Amino acid sequence: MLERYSDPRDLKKYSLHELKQLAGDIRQKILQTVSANGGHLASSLGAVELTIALHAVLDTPQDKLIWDVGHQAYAHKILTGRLAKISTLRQYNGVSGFPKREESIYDTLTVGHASTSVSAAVGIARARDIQKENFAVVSVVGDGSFSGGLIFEALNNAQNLRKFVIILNDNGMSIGKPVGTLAKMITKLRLSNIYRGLKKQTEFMLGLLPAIGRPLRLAVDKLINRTGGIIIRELAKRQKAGFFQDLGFTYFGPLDGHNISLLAAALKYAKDFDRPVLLHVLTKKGKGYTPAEKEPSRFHGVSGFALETGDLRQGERSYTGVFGEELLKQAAGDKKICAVTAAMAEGTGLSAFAEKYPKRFFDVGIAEEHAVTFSAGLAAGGLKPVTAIYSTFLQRAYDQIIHDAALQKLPLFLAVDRAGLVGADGPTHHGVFDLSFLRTVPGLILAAPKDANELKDLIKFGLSCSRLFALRYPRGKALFWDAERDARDVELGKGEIVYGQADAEIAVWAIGAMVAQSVKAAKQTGRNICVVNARFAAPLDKELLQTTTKKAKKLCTVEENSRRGGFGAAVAEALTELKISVPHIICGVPDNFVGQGAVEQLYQDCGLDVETLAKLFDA
Ligand SMILES: Cc1ncc(C[n+]2csc(CCOP(=O)(O)OP(=O)(O)O)c2C)c(N)n1
Ligand SMILES: CC(=O)[C@@H](O)[C@H](O)COP(=O)(O)O
Ligand SMILES: [Mg+2]
Repeated sequence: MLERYSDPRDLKKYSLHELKQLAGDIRQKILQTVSANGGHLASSLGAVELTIALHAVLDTPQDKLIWDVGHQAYAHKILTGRLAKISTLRQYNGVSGFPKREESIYDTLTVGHASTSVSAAVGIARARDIQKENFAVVSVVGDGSFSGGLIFEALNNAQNLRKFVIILNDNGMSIGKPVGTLAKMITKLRLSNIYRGLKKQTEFMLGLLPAIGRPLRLAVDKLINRTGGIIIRELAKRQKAGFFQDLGFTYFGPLDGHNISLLAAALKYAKDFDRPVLLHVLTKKGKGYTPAEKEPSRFHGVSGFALETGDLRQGERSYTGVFGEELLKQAAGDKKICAVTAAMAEGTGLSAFAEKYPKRFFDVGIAEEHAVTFSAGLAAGGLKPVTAIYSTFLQRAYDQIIHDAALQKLPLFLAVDRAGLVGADGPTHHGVFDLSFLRTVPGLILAAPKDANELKDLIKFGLSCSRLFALRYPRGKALFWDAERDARDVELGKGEIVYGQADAEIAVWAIGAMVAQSVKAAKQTGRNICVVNARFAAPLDKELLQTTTKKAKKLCTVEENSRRGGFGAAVAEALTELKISVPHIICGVPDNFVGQGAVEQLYQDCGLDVETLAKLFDA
């Protein structure tokens, strides 16, 4: 079916039987691609039938389809012109792992972060109405992403919208188990009486459909004409989905999210409804691939796997792993230490902590703003919260850091994981702004370790610190990790010379993973260079800056962060303040969004690879 498929208009001509065959082909293609390239497997496998039904009923791209997060959209990519290039998924210059506006007219928005789709959809629908256009707007949000506060702000502003559908794609999972009372409410809806009768209703609706072999559109039209939407309306009427109804939504569901004809019938009806509709569909994460169905969390995002056995490609020892172990160790000696995550327990290395100290562990769901303010509350209440959030997701909690933690002078420990270039996830996920946005927060101490041993030292430092402390560390392989070595003391704001002498002719100030990179580059030049591990971006070691620039003819700063406003900018400000006049080159991520691909390749694009750094130091 995939071989003869061309674009979404074809779907309207296919029979149900053909659509089911197509679903099978798409699953195989997804499995083939992700087993080789890595990617978000389980969510995409679960959304295949839903995607087919959406494109079969909607007139995309005129009708607007918006995916939340976008990690479930591989079938959408395959169906909308990217089949031929799907083998390049997540690779350098290849097909993006998320919907991306530049990539296709079918990708309404570029996404990667959770809970944005409904706000955007409300905006698009209001713009449509003002301009008297008539297309439908449909967003697809997972049950895990529904916990994000932005969703509620959007629901609160969707009143009276017509041709406006939110599909709640409920697979009973976030990356791990969804948490909180909202997840409970969704579970309750899922298990309601209606669900028990779901099978019967499905059978009844299908009984009304003509025999296999007829085009789906005819089948759906006939179904709707015959019943006048009665069944679906009945479903809506009988459902006690008070929460959504009170917000002005008509609730349909829950429907079997793997039943193409049922989904198509419901969508056909919902997309032209004169009020906002919430269509609740039930899907299975990992559908169609047994290892992923059994362990959806492990198959959420993978680096590649053996198709036959489901054996996952193993990662190397990571900073995240070292962080998780060291925190566990420190927590054994201090009962006040607790850990907070926003739906990323595994990703931030906190799973072992959660198991060992369940009462001191808090997963707040996808709710980064809440995670920070809640942690500030824990700190105000006398505990020592360590709040681990990916750099890119911490961006949305900026005001909480300023207003709810810094201004209160609360001792909060922010563990900023995935700081730097993350690789295949690309521009939505690179953590290349945190040095810029954190270093300007008054009173905040900002540090980055040069290797895994120093990560341990800085964790110890952070836990004994009575101020707001942010520790950034990258994704991927941890440098110089010595399991036996205990964490050592670190002095606040002190850097160190790691290569050469203070009176060298070229001074290189680096931070985090760029320290090792700079040492390699310095060695390559054979010049008289001094490399400093700054360790702290705030406060900076100004004394060491004075010493190392006394004789220097040139200063280079190196950071895995935007060149704008980051570590290099902090050094430039210090030079001005100290009245030091030295030519200064800021090496960092250029002022644009960096693409996807292997980190080494991206380093080259940013001029942060050893060869380019060596040339810059030498020039
Ligand atoms: C703001 C933000 N926080 C965290 C994440 C990481 N993340 C990506 S998908 C996901 C789970 C989403 O669950 P759900 O929406 O139910 O989709 P499913 O994975 O179940 O298909 C999480 C936590 C993110 N992308 N954005
Ligand atoms: C879609 C999403 O936001 C996460 O699944 C993210 O891709 C995880 O990244 P890591 O692989 O770095 O944990
Ligand atoms: Mg889910």
